[in-house]
Amino acid sequence: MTALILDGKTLAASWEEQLTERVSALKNRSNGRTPILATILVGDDPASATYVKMKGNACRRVGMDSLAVEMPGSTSTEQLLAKIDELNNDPNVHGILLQHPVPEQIDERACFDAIALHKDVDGVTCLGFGRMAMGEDAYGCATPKGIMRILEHYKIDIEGKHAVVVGRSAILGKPMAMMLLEANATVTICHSRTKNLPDLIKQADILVGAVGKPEFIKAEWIKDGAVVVDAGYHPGGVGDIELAPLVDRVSAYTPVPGGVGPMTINTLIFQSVDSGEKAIA
Ligand SMILES: Nc1nc2c(c(=O)[nH]1)N[C@@H](CN(C=O)c1ccc(C(=O)N[C@@H](CCC(=O)O)C(=O)O)cc1)CN2
Repeated sequence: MTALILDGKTLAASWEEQLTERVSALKNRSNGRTPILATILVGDDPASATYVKMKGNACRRVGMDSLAVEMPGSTSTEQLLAKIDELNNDPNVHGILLQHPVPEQIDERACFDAIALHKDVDGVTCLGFGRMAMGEDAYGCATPKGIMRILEHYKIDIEGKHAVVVGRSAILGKPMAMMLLEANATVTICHSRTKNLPDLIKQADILVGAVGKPEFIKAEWIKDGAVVVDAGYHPGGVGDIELAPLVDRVSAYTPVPGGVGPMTINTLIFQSVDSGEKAIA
C-alpha cells in the first residue's frame, strides 16, 4: 500500500499565500491597518523561544505584525495577568499567544483563561474550549484545529470512524478528542493510566499521537490501513509514533517534521487574520 503523505509543510506554505492576499486586501480597505498578534514568552526555554520566533516569522511572511512580549523566568502570575489585561485592552492587538509551558510558579490555566475570548486565536481558554465542544463559534486550539484542517484538506473520512487519541493535555489531546467527536467520529482517549493501550490502538481507524514521548507508540500496535497523525515533535525529527515501519502499510500519515507542526503555526496565523479582519474592517 502506498500511503498518502499528509504534507503539512507544503499545505501551510500554500495557505500562507491566501493569507497574504487577505492581509493585503485588509490593508487596502483600512488605510494600511494590519492584524497584530501579541506573543508572550515567559522565561528562557530555548525550544519555546524558537517556536515563538517561528510564529513571529510566519506573521511577517503574510504581511501581519507581531508584538513580541518577553518576560523573565521569575515573573509571577499577577504580573503575567497584568500584561494579558493590558493586551486585552489594546485595540491594536487582535490576537494573544501565551507560549506553553510557562515557569512552574505561574498559574498557567488562570493566565490562559484571562485572554479575552475574541483574542484567543490560539484556542487555549476554557470558554473557547467549551464553546468549541458544544459546536458553538470559537477559535480552535491551534494544534488540534490544524490537524482537523489537514484531514479536511486531504478528504480523510472521519464520520463513523474510530478515532483513538493518545494523550489528554489541555491544548492537544482533550480538544482533539472533542473536535473529532464534533466531526462524528467515535472517539477513545488514552492516557498514562490506560490499560491495554496496544489493544485500543489496534482498533484505531484514525490514530492521533499526542503523548509527548518520542516514539512511544510502536508501529506493531497500529493496524494496516489506519490514518496516522503524529503531533509529537522531538529532537532528531522524531514524533510520538514509530513511523518508519508504517509508511508502506497505513493509508495516510503526517510526517515528522513537516506534518502537524507547520499546521499549528498556520492555524494560529489563520485565526489571527480572522480576528484582525473582524476588528478592523
Ligand atoms: N500556546 C501554545 N504553546 C505551545 C503550542 C501551542 O500550540 N500553543 N504548541 C507546542 C509547540 N509549538 C508551538 O508552540 C510548535 C512545535 C513545533 C512546530 C513545528 O513546526 N515543528 C517543525 C519542526 C521544527 C524544527 O525543528 O525545525 C515540524 O514539525 O515540521 C510548530 C509549533 C508547545 N507549546
